[in-house]
Amino acid sequence: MKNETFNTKAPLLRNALKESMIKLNPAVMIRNPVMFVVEIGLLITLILVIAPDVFGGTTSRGFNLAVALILLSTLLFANFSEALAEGRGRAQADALKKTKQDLLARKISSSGAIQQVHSSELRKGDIVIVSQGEWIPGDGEVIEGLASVDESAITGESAPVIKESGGDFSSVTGGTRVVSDQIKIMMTADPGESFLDRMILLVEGAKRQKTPNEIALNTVLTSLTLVFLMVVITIPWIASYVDIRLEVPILIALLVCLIPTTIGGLLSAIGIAGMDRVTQFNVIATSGKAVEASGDIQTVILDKTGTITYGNRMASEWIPVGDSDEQSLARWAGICSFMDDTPEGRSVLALLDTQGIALDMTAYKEAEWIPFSAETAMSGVQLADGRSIRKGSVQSIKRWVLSQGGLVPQDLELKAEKVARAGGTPLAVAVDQTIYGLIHLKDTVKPGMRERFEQMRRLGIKTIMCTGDNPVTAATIALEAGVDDFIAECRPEDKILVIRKEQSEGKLVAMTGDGTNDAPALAQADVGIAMNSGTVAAKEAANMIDLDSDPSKLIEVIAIGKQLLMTRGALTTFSIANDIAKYFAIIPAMFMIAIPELELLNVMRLGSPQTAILSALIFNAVIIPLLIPLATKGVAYKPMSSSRLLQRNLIIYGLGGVVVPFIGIKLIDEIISLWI
Ligand SMILES: Nc1ncnc2c1ncn2[C@@H]1O[C@H](COP(=O)(O)OP(=O)(O)OP(=O)(O)O)[C@@H](O)[C@H]1O
Ligand SMILES: [K+]
Ligand SMILES: [Mg+2]
Repeated sequence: MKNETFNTKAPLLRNALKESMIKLNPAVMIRNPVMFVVEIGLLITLILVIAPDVFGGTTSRGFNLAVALILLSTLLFANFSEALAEGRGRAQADALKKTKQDLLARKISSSGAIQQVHSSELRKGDIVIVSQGEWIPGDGEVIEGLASVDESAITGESAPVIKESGGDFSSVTGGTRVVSDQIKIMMTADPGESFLDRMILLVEGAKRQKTPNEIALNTVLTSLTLVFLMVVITIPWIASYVDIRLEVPILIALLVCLIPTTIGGLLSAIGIAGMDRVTQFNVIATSGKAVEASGDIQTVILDKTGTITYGNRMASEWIPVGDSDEQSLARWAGICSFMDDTPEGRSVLALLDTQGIALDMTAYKEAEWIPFSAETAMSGVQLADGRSIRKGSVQSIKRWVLSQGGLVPQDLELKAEKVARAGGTPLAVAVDQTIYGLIHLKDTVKPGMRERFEQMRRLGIKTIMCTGDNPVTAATIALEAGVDDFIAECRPEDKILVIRKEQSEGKLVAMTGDGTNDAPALAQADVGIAMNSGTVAAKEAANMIDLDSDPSKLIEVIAIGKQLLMTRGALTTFSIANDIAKYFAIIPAMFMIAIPELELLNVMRLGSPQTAILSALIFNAVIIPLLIPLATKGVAYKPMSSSRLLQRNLIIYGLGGVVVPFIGIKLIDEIISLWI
């Protein structure tokens, strides 16, 4: 979605202006109680423009009109900030829609005949065939073949990616294009429910809901507003005891200046912009809640294969054990991998191929194939003659052989450890009671991982690698990648337990993964990021999808989340600190109008009581558009501990919030005093 057309600003601004007017509708406004109070103030002031003395007041029609116009601007500015943020999301959605057209697909009917249909007619479970140059008609899973696919329409990444049946790289997305070879795909989504459809809905903000944090802050702001409302209502009542008459438009001005209009006006823009920043980073978040949660993450769980390492584990060497030799080990490894659709299984056949070893499989037609399961950490075959062949993790093969009364060769452990110490995965191969040896599966740690985990450590985040692999391989890779902790021989349900344990200590947990066996854990985590290259199940379970399939991007997502929370906090602090200055401008002015002798109250040396009130009100309005860039881009963010960040922000935005309005109000007062 790195699409340059988003930069066409003029229509975006024009639309936002129009939206700002539409959002004045009180039925819409009431969802933002702070601004709704401003709107009621506007209505009362408008009445006072028409009939200045309905409440027996003495302020001039011109002054009332000025107050009304400033209040209207305040509302429009607040609406504008929200409309602008929403507009950006919509522009992205439009760009996505362009990639979504009705396509022609070749559907394979139950009889095996190929039939041309529109992509909109395809249903979940339908099977299509897609060849070189053709578009993939919808979301699905490759069930046969291997092809390179251009996903640039979705990811913006121009290099094609390999998609193949079995394993963790089998899911394909509608609207992407096959650039070589041919694949058979089973559809996994009905029309209108595809990944792209959901993405469009999300970025359009059609489904945007307030996050729990936003709701909580909104409650605080509403309560503050009610408190100030009470205060302002009781002031004239108290004043009347000392025979001071306070004017209604001035009380309204005071109220609007005191209630948190700055944060009230910018709150939803901050949230929308946060999600937007994640999207521009090529990560799709299914909820604003997930983005916020990422800002508070304390533990990150990663799987090893495909996340920390490249995940293209390749058989690279035969290591016979006991009395067996390389020749027979290679043969049994090949036989039991013949129907193994995983990348590991295929790499075994590929190694045989490069070594020129041909297998005659005709003898094994009647065999019963046992596919790999993460649960057993084995795969294999049951031959018709009764023999049973397995390959799998050394632990599981040892257990399997022992359970049949077999023996474990003495040199197995040592040889397996040697492979593991090099960071490889040893797969043991056994036939009935005999272990023949090991297959050395090689994998490489992705570059830059160490620096990434170091950055996370500085943020106070703990990284844990959970892998199905053996403890020695796990330790080697953990050390090389620089994670804080690792858990080996992890079954899918163990990953969930790890997450639950961290959560029970009150921590928010993020997890990245790509495999079907990661799906339950992705769902359990507070932030689950699935790799776009991963399986459909993983993507369904996660609440974020990384289109670039780069797990190290988690750190940027965390940064965006932190920035979102900080921006909201900073602007809330600023908004409330502002009140002090406005209070000093308005309260003295209010009493000076009633008792002109109180001139000494004019601490800010403002032109006149009227200009003082108008200046404070104007400042209160213009600060909203002035802060839109900060609200949408987020406050400057440097990785440091949360407490130091909080301290820093209190100084900048708390102190700034007190000082800036004094200067601003004084300046505005100087300017308008020239006219009045
Ligand atoms: N095709 C296969 N046939 C037999 N055994 C396999 C096969 N693929 C992997 N294994 C073994 O099963 C173990 C567990 O696999 P699993 O996919 O659960 O975890 P993993 O891929 O090693 O780690 P991660 O959780 O980091 O992805 C592997 O470490 C390996 O020893
Ligand atoms: K205010
Ligand atoms: Mg795996």
